[in-house]
This record gives sequence, structure tokens and C-alpha cells, in this order.
Amino acid sequence: MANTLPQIRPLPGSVVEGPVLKRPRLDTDVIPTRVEVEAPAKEDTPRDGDEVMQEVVEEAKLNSAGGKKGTKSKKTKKKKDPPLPDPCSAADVLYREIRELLGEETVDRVTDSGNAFKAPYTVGEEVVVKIERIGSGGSGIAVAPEEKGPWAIVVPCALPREMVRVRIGRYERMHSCASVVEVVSPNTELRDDSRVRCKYFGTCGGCQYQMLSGETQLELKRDAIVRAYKTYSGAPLPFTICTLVLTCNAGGLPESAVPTVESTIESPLVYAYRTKITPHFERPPKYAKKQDVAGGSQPPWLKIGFNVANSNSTMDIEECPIATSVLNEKYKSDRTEIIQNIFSYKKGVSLMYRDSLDPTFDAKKMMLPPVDKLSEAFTKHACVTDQKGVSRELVGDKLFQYTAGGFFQNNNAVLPLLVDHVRGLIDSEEGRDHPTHLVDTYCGAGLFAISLSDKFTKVAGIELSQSSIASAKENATLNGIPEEKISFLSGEAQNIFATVRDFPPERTVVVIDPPRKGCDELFLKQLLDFRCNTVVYVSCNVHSQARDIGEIVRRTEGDGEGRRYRMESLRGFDLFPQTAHVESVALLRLY
Ligand SMILES: C[S@@+](CC[C@H](N)C(=O)[O-])C[C@H]1O[C@@H](n2cnc3c(N)ncnc32)[C@H](O)[C@@H]1O
Repeated sequence: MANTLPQIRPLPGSVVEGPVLKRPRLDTDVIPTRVEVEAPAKEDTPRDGDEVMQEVVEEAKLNSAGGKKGTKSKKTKKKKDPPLPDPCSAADVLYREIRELLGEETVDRVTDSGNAFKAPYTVGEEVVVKIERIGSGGSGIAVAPEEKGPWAIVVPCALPREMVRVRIGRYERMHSCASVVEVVSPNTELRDDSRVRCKYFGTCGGCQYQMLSGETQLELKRDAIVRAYKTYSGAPLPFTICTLVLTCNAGGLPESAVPTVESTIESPLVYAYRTKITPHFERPPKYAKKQDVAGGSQPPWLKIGFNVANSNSTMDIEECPIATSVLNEKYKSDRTEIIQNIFSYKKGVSLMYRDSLDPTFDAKKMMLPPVDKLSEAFTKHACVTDQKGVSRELVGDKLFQYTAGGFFQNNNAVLPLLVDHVRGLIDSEEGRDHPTHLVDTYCGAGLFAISLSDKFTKVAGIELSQSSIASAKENATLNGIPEEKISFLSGEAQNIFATVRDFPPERTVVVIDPPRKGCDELFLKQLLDFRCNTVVYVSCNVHSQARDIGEIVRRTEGDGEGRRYRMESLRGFDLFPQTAHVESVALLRLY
């Protein structure tokens, strides 16, 4: 198995699936893929590398001033406000939460007077604020005192009802970002800092909830689903969105149309669960000297790790307790090598670490009966660092192989529960014949199509990534599923419907598991034309899921018997414990 140090790779543009925050993330799913830029050399004088927060404040000052490091500020024209954030993005969700907190009319008034980006604070200023609520992205939100005008302060790792001393950072539309300096009066009902297992918690942008009990985390995630359906189930699909529409309250589905959100399913592992991380580092700055790394010591200018919360600055991170142990082991030894060889890097680098069953075993032989899941082949783990390498994992009784840099869910411990839940939803229908056909849209390497195939006579999957489709086909063979039963197509999700005309809609289940942006009009139209009996919608972004399901329910409302979709179940899965992310699973059936 190739376990060599990752190669320097130029930035190929970022393709991000799964949970994404606008802020720092812990891999291509939770972190923006920093598969890297040609990193500009940093300032020409050494900085105090230990003061991460100082660096962040400086960056924020620059952002706020609209200037660039090292460039003289020119006389600038008054800039127009930037456009509203993408609908259903993390920034959009936060903006709507701020609107709700400050009052929609108030925010509209401030916006109309051209002051939506006029921060009443200076960068670096310290103030004490009271946190009003926790946003869906996991940050506390405070309202500035009246004399500062309508304005919010967004503070990661702060809890409702807490008084916190914060340091103000950069500003965005109607709010300043800030970091906690001190929790002046903690919310002792919720916070217990002895739960925190990571020394970087509070500064690193990866986790938001380590100080909370598992129970509270699950409840917050359930609450995020409830709120998403209230706010987004009336939001228009992207192609109809314009500024005007976004600033109106589109109105969600009526309460009666949304089932009670069930309790969030916990991950069996709440630490050491994450099977993929993508730390990154920049090339040496111009002022760096070779003797800086003499004796293997790490110079202050070299940060290898993840982004600081609410910032693009990298913070140096030696290990990540939510990542699996094989990833941490390999990452730690790579760090030593990177430090020694840092002057050979001419560009910044994004590393990738993927936990895999040891790929030196023969996958075909592993799956020959009798399959011994306790054997070394199924228990020994390795770390794959080559994006094009093969990674392998067992989910239930099915073995999946996929390109390590491609999409696969990042928490193997909870995956069997997720798959079983989808199976249970399909089985839950009483009084009708069991479905015989399955369509897995946005199927990746075939997780749902292959895991659920035993239940169906015919299965079809579709996926945009050709390498994932190649993996899905190989996975079907590996798991002994006959070719005449299962097929995989590479292409736009909506194209599947033209290929399954022989599937009886009344006996067909469609699984939808799109990227964060959700489905588009073309897909929804085809889905509604097909009008299958059961739809299971799995989503890493409950906001776009709520929007799409609102659309499906509303568009079929007036239709005749057996043609109307109703939501029957809604539940979250904790794929990313210690973070604010929730995976949401919804069931729709025809009535
Ligand atoms: C959240 S992942 C789900 C993958 C799979 N269901 C799983 O759980 O492993 C979304 C997948 O949709 C694919 N995708 C993105 N846009 C697509 C499109 N327009 N049509 C088909 N697939 C798409 C991505 O490549 C990615 O594999």
C-alpha cells in the first residue's frame, strides 16, 4: 500500500460534498478543500508565530479595511454591498437567524439605509456580550447594545444565556465575528469544560460542541431540523431566487405537513470516528531561513493543521481527537517529515488522510464465503494518503472500495445505523406490497443501492463522478450482486428517470442523497413526473432538504388520490459528533 508523503498539488478548484461550513472545516466535507493554492510568500519580517489569535485579528483588520497585506491603500470608491449569500448556504442560514433575532423590518431598514456592513465595533476591541441563542452553525449569537444600533455578534463556542468577553474580528452583513476571551458567567446547565478533549477546541474551527453533553448535542441537532423546516420549507428553488424573494418570508409548510422530528440517532463513537481529514500548510515565507528547521525544530512561521474558526488562517495542530487513530498516527509522523523538508515545498499543500481497511488484502478473497469479519483483513486499518489510491470499508455485511479522494461518508461507525434506518423506512409501509425496484440518485460508490439491494429485484444508481460510478460497479461485483439486477450510470441525477421507464412507479423507491446545494428544478420535475410510491431523502444540508421537500409536497397538494406526497418521517443522524453538523433523513409517500 502506498503510504508515502502526499505530493505537492496545485489547486484544482474545490469540489466539496457533505457537511460544509463557510468557516473552517476538518476535511473536504467539513473543511473547504484547500488542495492548494500557489501560496504567496508571507510578510518579509518574522512574525510571532505562537500568537494565533493575534494573527487572526490582524487578518480581520485587513479584511475590514478591504486592504491587502503589503499594499498601500489607494483612494477607494464606495463599494456596493456584496450579494446575499447563496440560498441554503451556512452564511444564508446565519443571516436569516440574525434577521429573526434583530427583527426583519429592522434589518431591512438598516439595509435600505446602506448600513448593513457598517460595524459599530473596531477589530481587536474587547467587549462583554450576552449570548441570546445558538445558531444552526453552532455559534452563539449576541445582540449588540442599543447604542451600537441593530447589530449581532457571532461567537463560536459560546452558549445561550452566557456572558462572554469577546474579541471582535471581521464583520459581515449585519454582524461581527468574534472569539471568546473569557466566559464571564457560564451557562452551567449546559457547559462543562471538563468534557473538552481537544487542546485546540475554541480556536480551531472544526468542532463547536465539545463542552456539551452528548444528549444536548443531539437535542440541538434535532432543534436545527425543526427550525430548518420552519424557515426553509417555503423557500423557492435556486433558479427562481432573486434578492427580493430572499428577503421576504416565503412561509414554510404548515405544521401539520411536517411530522414530529424524532430524536437524533447518536454515533456509536463520539471521538476517534472521523475517517478522513485534510490538514494543510503553506510554503515557507520569503523571510524563512534554512537554519530555522535545524535540528528538526518547527519554526513559528510553519503551521500545519486546520483553519482557525471564522478565519482563513491556518493553526498548527498536532492531532485531532475526532479523527481515527490511524489517521493521527500517520499525520504525526508526516508532520516531522514535512518540517524537515519544508524548503522543498514551492507551493502550499493540502494533505489527505483516509482511514481504510488494509488494502494489501485481496478484496475478492475477503468476500468469498465463509466471510470472517473478525479476520485481520476486516479489522486491520491503514491510512491512505494518495487521493487516487483505493480506500476500503465494511458497512454492515457489504464491502465498499472507492477512490480515497472521492466521496464516501466520513463516519463508518454510524453508517450501518443510517443504512438500517433507510431500510426500516422502506419496510414501514403497511397494507401495500413491498416495493420491488430501487433507484439510488446521487449514489456515490453505491452505498444505498448496494446495501439495500437484497430487498429488490432491480436496482439502478446514478452519480456525476465517473470514478465513483466505476467504484459502484466494482462494489456490486465484489458483493456478489448480479449484473442483470443492478446497474450504475454516470451523469446528472435527473437522467436516471429516462432509463427506468420499466420500473413500476407504485413498487419503486427513490433514494435521494444530493450534495449540500440539494436538488434542482430539472431533477424535481423528473421525480414528480415519475411519481414513485416512496421517496427517502438523505441530506447533509437540512436547509436545502427542507426547501426541496416543501416544493415536492406543495406541488402535489391538489393532486388526486395516490398522487399526493406526504412526509411521514423526519430524523437526524449524528454523523459528526462534537460539531454542529446533522444529517437529516426524511420519508415521503404517495397518498
Ligand atoms: C452526499 S454525496 C452522497 C453519495 C452516496 N449516496 C453516499 O452516501 O455515499 C452526493 C453525491 O452526489 C454526486 N453529485 C453531485 N451533483 C450531482 C448531480 N448533479 N447528479 C448526480 N450526482 C451528483 C456527488 O459526486 C456525490 O457523490
